[in-house]
Amino acid sequence: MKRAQPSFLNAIENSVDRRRRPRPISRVNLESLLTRQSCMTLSQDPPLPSTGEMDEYTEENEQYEQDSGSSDVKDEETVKVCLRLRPNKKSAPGRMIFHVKDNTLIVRCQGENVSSSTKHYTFSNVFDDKVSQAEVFDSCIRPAIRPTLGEPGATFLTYGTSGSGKTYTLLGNEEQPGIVPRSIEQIYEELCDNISLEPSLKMESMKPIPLSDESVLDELRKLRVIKSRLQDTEESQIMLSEIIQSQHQFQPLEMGDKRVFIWISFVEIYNENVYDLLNVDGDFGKRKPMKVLSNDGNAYIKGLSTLYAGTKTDAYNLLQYGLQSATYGSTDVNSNSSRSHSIFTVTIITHSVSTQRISQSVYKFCDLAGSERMKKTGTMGDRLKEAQKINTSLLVLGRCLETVHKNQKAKKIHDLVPVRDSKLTMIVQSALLGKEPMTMIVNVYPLEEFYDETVNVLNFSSIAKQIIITKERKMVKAPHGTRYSFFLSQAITSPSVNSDKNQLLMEYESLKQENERLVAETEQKNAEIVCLQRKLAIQEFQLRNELTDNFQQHFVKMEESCEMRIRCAKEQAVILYKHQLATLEKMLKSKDQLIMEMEDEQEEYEKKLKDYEAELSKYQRQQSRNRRQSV
Ligand SMILES: Nc1ncnc2c1ncn2[C@@H]1O[C@H](COP(=O)(O)OP(=O)(O)OP(=O)(O)O)[C@@H](O)[C@H]1O
Repeated sequence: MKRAQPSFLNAIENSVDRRRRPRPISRVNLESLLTRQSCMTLSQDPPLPSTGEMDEYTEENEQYEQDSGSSDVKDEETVKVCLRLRPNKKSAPGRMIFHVKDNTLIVRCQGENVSSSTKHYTFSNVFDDKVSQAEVFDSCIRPAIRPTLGEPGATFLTYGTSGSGKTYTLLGNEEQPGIVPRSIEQIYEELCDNISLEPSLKMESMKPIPLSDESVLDELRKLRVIKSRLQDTEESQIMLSEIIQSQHQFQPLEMGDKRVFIWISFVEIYNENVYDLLNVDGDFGKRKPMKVLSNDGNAYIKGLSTLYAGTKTDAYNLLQYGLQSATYGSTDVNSNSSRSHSIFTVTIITHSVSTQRISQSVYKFCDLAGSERMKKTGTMGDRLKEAQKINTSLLVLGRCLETVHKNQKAKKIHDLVPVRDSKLTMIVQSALLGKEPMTMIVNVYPLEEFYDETVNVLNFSSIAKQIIITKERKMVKAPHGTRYSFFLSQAITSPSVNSDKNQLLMEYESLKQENERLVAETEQKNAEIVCLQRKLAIQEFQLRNELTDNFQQHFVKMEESCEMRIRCAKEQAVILYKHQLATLEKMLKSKDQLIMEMEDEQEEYEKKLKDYEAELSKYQRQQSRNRRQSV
């Protein structure tokens, strides 16, 4: 029979069907698995009570077969998978009982009408609900942050259902800071005096670039903008620092002449779109999806804002600004933290002044979206799309881990790890391809109502836990130049594994059916879309015709109205001219009259003048006659 690949999305409760219930088997703990270069999840059934009722769990009931193993893989880096239980305030135990013993989580469950079963999940570390944030950091994160050793960096992921404590583990709160603020403290306290305050060296598209004076000023300007957009956070940052430093002893490292440059970026992946959370120059709160590119197995995001954090305060400010942008963005695209993945990246560039050697270590902190199944998140519209995208990226992450595990079992590069199938796996590909260590903290909220999800999460993490990534020196070069890890482990085949596989086969079938249903639904929706598109095209054509008619009618009316207005204006002008002409004619007539009257008067005066002249000459003649007579 063809064996199914393990699936983590659709677990079926194994107590439902006796045939699928795991068979009793001796348990192997994590240490032994690691030393035998393999690891597995074991299922175990306790002897069934004849009544079908479940016994109370007691440690004495358990029979462990400790495997001594050899220590021939001590120098190997592994994918670390740690489990953390969230405190459960609800006292009723329900049908699930969780018990932690060393590095194993023992889950005992009972159904109403079925017999009980017990499963054992081994991890690198198992933290019960009483573990402190400091303990989680010290055992899972602190040893992996070693920038001075020229290591490539590390990827840290928190995985689990919504509300299981992923963000709490990663960020924590003001009294209980999480692994990100603790890592910031560690980095800045250990590298302290060697950190350059001037952002003069940057990585761009995976290459070191010395920055010009203008670029340095621009980087400092961006930090000032970010600071101005944050509320006064200095006091709370100081308190956070004090809390962390009271719980850990960080010593400055001997760095010689090395100068250190620390750059930070922060992205969110929502609906398979990558958004920049530190974009200072764009509109605050408005986001554009970005492209993820790959260069020799290392991913980089085109145009991503990577800002300089020369001090601890800058790093805290950038973290806070990114979280603030995510909150603004969430109202913009209707996302929230549970439905998106976020990745906070700290890049440490080390420049040795004497040797001129430059190395970089990249630390990625990933808060993954809640791993709920679609049935629970609802299957309508945006929510369906969202759930599909979240599940796609987590499914691809699971597939990548499965492929790595398969290659590991086959002791050769059998299949390519499908890191390019989702944005999340593209971004964390260097960890998935074995170039750097990966630590996954699996968060579980041990509540009755999350039973199915919790089983899925545990199945998923069991796949991750079966992987051992060898150190760089054991890498082999693939023909096309991409580097892959050569995995040396060999899985232990046991009846319980077969039993698990049968169960997983059923889960796979059920997932397949769900997939088929969704494909059919998608096809139907596509047909509806085509039909709607046709209707839309017809409506558009009718609308265009109506619009053309309307425009024509409008133009005709406008022409008529213009003509009318011109006619009126003409008539008014004619009337005006007529009136003016008549007035002028009248004035002309009266002038003619006046001239005639004046001519008459002139004639009269001329006549009178002639008369006077005649009289004058008569008078003059009389006078001369008189003068002669007197003489
Ligand atoms: N170990 C813990 N100790 C105390 N409180 C915890 C612990 N883990 C989680 N919580 C609390 O549980 C609540 C939910 O946790 P958190 O927001 O971290 O869940 P989450 O998995 O990130 O959820 P989501 O996927 O919705 O973002 C928070 O109020 C947090 O303080």
